[in-house]
Amino acid sequence: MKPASYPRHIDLNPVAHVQGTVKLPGSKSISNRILLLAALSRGTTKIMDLLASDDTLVMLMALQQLGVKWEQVDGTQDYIVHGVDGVLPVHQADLFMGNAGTAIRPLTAALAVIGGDYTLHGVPRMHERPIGDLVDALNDVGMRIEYTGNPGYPPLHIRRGMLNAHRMKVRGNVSSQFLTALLMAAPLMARDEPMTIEVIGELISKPYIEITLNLMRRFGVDVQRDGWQSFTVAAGQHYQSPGAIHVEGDASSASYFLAAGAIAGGPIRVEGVGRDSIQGDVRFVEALRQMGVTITMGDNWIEASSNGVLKAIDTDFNHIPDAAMTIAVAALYAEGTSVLRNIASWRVKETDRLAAMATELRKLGATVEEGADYLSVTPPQQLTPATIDTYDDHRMAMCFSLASLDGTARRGTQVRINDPKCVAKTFPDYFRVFQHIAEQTLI
Ligand SMILES: O=C(O)C1=C[C@@H](OP(=O)(O)O)[C@@H](O)[C@H](O)C1
Ligand SMILES: C=C(OP(=O)(O)O)C(=O)O
Repeated sequence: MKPASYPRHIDLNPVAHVQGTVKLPGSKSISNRILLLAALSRGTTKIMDLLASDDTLVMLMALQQLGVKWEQVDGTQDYIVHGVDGVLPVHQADLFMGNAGTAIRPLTAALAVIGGDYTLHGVPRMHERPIGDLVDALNDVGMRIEYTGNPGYPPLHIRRGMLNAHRMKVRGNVSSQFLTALLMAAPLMARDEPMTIEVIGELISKPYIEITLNLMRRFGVDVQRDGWQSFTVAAGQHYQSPGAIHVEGDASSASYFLAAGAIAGGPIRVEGVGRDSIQGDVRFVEALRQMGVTITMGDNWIEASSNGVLKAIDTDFNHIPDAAMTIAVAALYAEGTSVLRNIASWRVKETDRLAAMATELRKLGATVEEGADYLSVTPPQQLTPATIDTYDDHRMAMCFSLASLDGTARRGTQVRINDPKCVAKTFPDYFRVFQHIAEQTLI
């Protein structure tokens, strides 16, 4: 999904004011869940407004290799997926997962349970992102997954196992995607007896589990839960196509534009997420409100405008780790020191985001303290022009574009964003849209 036109770097000049309306691309988390659920279902599903991105492309291509039939409707982002009712036509495949956590984790669980001869691998960074807790949970109940590289990390080789228990345990403190993966595969393990998944220790990124449960319900599977401790899928439930299903706009992608409105005047309106959203990242607006930003919301839109100087905040961001990166850059425009807490999961994402964020914020003149699981950001009097490295991390590229905006407390600066094509992971068109709000035209 890398637009051919992406240069080696993008230079952003200081921008005095932003204003406008942005129609958001589809949610990555919802797109990849729906693709897998539609594939595993009975019946045909029409998916509307699927995200076009690297992460969704790897899921689409993997499903195709596995024999799941799908079609794109007339060059739109609508897709028709022909469900296989839990029985994959292809038993042997070598699947490229890029750097998509939302593809490799759920597919690992589903393929292990269905059984076959499958290998899953990705970009070099994918092979540094942990998957051991998920593999342990599955192998403990009779699945057969082996590491072909370093233990605990992809690549993986999946064979045919034999389910030998109806209670499984998974650790939740490294990634919530392991629990999501097991939940989505659970109906395939609960053909004759219920399957219970117990969470060991702390569970991070909890709102993503709500997305999983919500979408499973829309595909006809109910999960009984005991808080965040255990989840049970009753026996005999099958995924059933809902017919048609719409993908909401991406709430994490919304954060860049809302922060732009918060920093540089606004109003900026994003369309595609609002009060009705099932994505936890809409709670990003709570952090903006704490910073003194004016937020208004409808069922399907959110608007942000600046209300003067931003206030520094000291907040736990465990529930919104992705959108929290946007706050780290918005903190450059606050009065005083902001602290982002409980974000240790940043270390195992597209890059070590705690280290990368600290390094790049310092280039702009900020004083940054990088803790094991927190970041504190004290802005300089004036931002220093900087060349920002992006570490093949889409969110580094997107959130540092904000440093070009003029805020109330301090002016924006000249920013060079290196390797901007990494935004293709979730938002190939990001810089074009950003340019439009800077020029205050409607998208
Ligand atoms: O389930 C999901 O869709 C996601 C869960 C989060 O990961 P962790 O649970 O690893 O924090 C998030 O960072 C990621 O972008 C998407
Ligand atoms: C952590 C992210 O992605 P992934 O789904 O690959 O975990 C992200 O998009 O910020």
